[in-house]
Amino acid sequence: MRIERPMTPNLPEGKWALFLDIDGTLLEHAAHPDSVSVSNELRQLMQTMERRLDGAVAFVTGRSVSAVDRLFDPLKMRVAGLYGLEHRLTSDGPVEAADEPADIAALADEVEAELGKGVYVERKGPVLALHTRAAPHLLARATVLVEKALDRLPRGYRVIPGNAGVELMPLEAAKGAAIRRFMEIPPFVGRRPVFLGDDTSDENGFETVNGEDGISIRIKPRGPTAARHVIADVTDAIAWLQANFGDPARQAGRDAAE
Ligand SMILES: O=P(O)(O)OC[C@H]1O[C@H](O[C@H]2O[C@H](CO)[C@@H](O)[C@H](O)[C@H]2O)[C@H](O)[C@@H](O)[C@@H]1O
Repeated sequence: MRIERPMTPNLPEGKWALFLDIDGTLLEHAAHPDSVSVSNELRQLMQTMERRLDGAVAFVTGRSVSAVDRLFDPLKMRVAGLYGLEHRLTSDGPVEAADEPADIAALADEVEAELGKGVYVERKGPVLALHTRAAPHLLARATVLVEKALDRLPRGYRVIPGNAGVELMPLEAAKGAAIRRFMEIPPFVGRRPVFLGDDTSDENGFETVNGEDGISIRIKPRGPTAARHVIADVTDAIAWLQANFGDPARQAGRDAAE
């Protein structure tokens, strides 16, 4: 389906707050969640953007904060992890985390036994991700299994399609709420939010940002989206960030070389 969206604009100078999804936005998807790696160039860009935006930069991701720290090591950023069930509101502050309901661990064991080794069951405390990239034919079965489990979980849960998989998460896990949480506190408060994401779970973040008169950008959209702008792929997303929030001297060098 062809999607008509305006080209993502270059942003005027102003007080922006930047929220970034990770997988599929800053990093190309890989065969396994642990096979991705972060380049020094991306680490450097994150540091530059944090400096230029006076700290108003946060990851808003389905990964846990500890997984994000491992990826970006030694960098520590502000993060909403597990779709906002975890927060680190300052780069060197504590991580506020949600509890894991006991049933989720039992469910993970059952699903793993039922689906076999082709499906990677990522246990993220209160969130369960079933990765079917290596066995796409098992996606429908995996989805049915977690949907059937909804009734027996102790509090409200829902199922959201992932990229080559499916995730089961508490109702309160939502990227929009995670963004609002940051927007209430310095250095984010009073700024205009920009959010880049690529997935179904990012749609809720786009809606929140649209409501705040912000800039919502979906990377590589594959269907309808609430995002008001689109970017073709990860390479273009990084280039756009570089052009708008990166080191102006490096950008001038790039422009001269083209
Ligand atoms: O919110 P995000 O930062 O986009 O994180 C979403 C999920 O990303 C990871 O899974 C996805 O990326 C993997 C690496 O490319 C890929 O192998 C997998 O198929 C994708 O679904 C991560 O493992 C999940 O925990 C995140 O929720």
